[in-house]
Amino acid sequence: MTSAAHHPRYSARADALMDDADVRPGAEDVDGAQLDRDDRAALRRVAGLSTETTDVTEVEYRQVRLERVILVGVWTAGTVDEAERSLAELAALAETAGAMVLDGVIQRRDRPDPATYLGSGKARELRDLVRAAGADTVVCDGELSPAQLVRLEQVVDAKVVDRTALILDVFAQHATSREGKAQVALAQMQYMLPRLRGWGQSLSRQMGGGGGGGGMATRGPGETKIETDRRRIHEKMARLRREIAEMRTGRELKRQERRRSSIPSVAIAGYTNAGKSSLLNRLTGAGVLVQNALFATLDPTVRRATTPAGRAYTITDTVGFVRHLPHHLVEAFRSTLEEVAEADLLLHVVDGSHPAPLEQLAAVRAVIRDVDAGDVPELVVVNKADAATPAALAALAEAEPRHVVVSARTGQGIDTLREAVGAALPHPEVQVDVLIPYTAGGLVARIHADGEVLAEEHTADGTVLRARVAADLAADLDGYART
Ligand SMILES: Nc1nc2c(ncn2[C@@H]2O[C@H](COP(=O)(O)OP(=O)(O)OP(=O)(O)O)[C@@H](O)[C@H]2O)c(=O)[nH]1
Ligand SMILES: [Mg+2]
Repeated sequence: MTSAAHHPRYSARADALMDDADVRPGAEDVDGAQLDRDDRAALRRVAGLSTETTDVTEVEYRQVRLERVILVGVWTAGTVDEAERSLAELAALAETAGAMVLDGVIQRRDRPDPATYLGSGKARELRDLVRAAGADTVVCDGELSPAQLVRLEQVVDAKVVDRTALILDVFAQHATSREGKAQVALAQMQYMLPRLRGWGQSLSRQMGGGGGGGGMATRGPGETKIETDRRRIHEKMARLRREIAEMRTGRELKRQERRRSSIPSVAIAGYTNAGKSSLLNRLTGAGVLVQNALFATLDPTVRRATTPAGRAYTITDTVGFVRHLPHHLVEAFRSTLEEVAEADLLLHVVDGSHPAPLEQLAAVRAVIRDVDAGDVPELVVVNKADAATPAALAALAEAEPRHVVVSARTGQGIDTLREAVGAALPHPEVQVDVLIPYTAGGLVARIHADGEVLAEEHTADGTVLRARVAADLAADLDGYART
């Protein structure tokens, strides 16, 4: 059933995410991003569930504070290239979480072993590898059942975390807003609940016979303690859900305000590290943190921008997506992702220099459908054109006929993108033909900002305008109609 394990190697200062530009200090500094990043690095140590943590959550939580790690994947389908890319992405995630990746192994298998994820022989090989490398944590490229985690930990005699826990950890480190933090904390608790050490009969029975090892898994607190912890976590989750619901109402109000003023909205979505924030900065000059790291952005940033014709719209940067985004996270971030569902236009940014951009497009679309944003018109923005090969760009052009090629770094294609956004925004519903006296110049400015000017002429009596505007502005213009 099993064949030889593949050992793609990752250097200690893993290069999964590095490109030369980012090695230069300050190369990616945009509008004070550096400061932002320093701030965040400083925050990192205290982030997490530090407020009111119970002992158990604390113990669980420290497990994903990764240090020297070895990555393991079970490769069930697809090509070896895909399997290795998946592990390379896991390496990038681990580094983003602050870990040092020592090695990575893949096992070919029909499906993960129900007991130990890897086959038992390979699991023992993994233990030797862990010892030889001096690793303290193993990261599995999948979501493991609570029992699998415990069993594999016993065999390899090191901490074992799965991809889901790792992504949750990265999110926890990156969330800065109150809402983002609450969303991540909720997802973490949901994940942790069935994984509290020593929980339930089945696990204690499993661990009872073994005796040896003496790892963390066997040091589970007593049943009563676990029960108390569980109840406390449930209470905390209920409180978080209430808080998130309240914050959502606040955002809903703001959104309604924007809708009333009928300013069209554009949402930027895309795979993590595709260059979404860089693009937002290019389009608006907003100083959003840009970083060669996964999930640099977790909180939606709303900015104002204008089309080349002068029409105003709002543009929102969103959390990046990744393959197999933990379901708990999608749920927790649903309210954030609703920004995408409510948008008039979706700019789907994809990294043209990535080895598998089509896979990324598909992964993002899966999440977009999951949050009911599948109906929003989509414009594919192929970014990093400066770093992409002509062949890769040609392949993307063929797969995605409706696309714009840009480089947020060099500015290439940005004007074309601005035009394309202008053309793709919904047209306001009412066409007006008005003569506005110069004394009411404010109305002219409003038509320019909120509507679409089709023709404009300055006459002795005032400004003659033919334009498309939203209903509320049309009502204000009632008295100026030309007959
Ligand atoms: N070569 C090149 N690199 C780019 C370009 N745009 C962005 N990058 C780099 O790609 C990395 C990620 O950029 P971000 O804008 O933070 O990406 P993001 O999609 O917002 O990422 P998350 O918020 O982490 O999901 C950074 O190192 C950028 O400097 C580009 O056009 N060309
Ligand atoms: Mg970002």
